[in-house]
Amino acid sequence: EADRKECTQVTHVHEWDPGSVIQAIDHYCRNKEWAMNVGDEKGCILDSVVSEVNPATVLELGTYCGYSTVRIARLLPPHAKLITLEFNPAVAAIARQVIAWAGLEDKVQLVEGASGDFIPRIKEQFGVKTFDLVFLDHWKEYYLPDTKLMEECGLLRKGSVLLADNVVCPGAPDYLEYVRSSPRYESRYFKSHLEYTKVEDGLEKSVFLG
Ligand SMILES: Cc1cc(C(=O)N2CCN(C)CC2)sc1-c1cc(O)c2nc[nH]c(=O)c2c1
Ligand SMILES: [Mg+2]
Repeated sequence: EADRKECTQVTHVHEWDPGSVIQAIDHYCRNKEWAMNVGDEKGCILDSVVSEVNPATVLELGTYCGYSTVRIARLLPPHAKLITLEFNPAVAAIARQVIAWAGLEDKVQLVEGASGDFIPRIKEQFGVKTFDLVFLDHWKEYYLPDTKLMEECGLLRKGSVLLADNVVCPGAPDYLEYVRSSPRYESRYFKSHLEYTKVEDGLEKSVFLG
């Protein structure tokens, strides 16, 4: 509960103010129309993991409207880079505006495409060796195949952190089974609720052991 309190700010939407962008989206989705942003409650957990990892390189799978992109990018150190991948061009266009309004374009590279096609190209196309943090929030069916693909492409190093949204609702049972049983991961579940609801959901944090 304490986390939630310290995480909530009361501001209006100002340009260059990521906090007000986050606040505005949460207010709208809680009071007007539900949408599948990670939300304020799970967002606080995301914030604490980002702050703990203090990543120089971040991969986000599933941008949607850019809510979690802004949450992550606002906490990154000066020269850190966040690459975010979105399959749906319509929402990608919205995310670009949200990211720009928050004044975070310099830290964010939004790419449109399918994760299966994109992941094998990251090294040569973006000059990234490995990711310090990966936020999986695209589609539950792809969590496991994309994780195996990132391993195969050498995008994870000893200590890389995977953080997966929706492991309970909608649920990613095959992914959970894999990261919780594999000797190559140290996995932990952060119990929370589906964004803007009382339904249980949570984030799974899995550290790659190399
Ligand atoms: C679309 C959807 C519907 C859900 C649900 O149970 N609902 C009942 C309760 N009512 C209120 C909302 C709707 S949960 C969910 C969802 C939530 C995420 O965070 C997602 N993240 C990434 N990619 C997804 O496809 C994704 C889907
Ligand atoms: Mg989600």
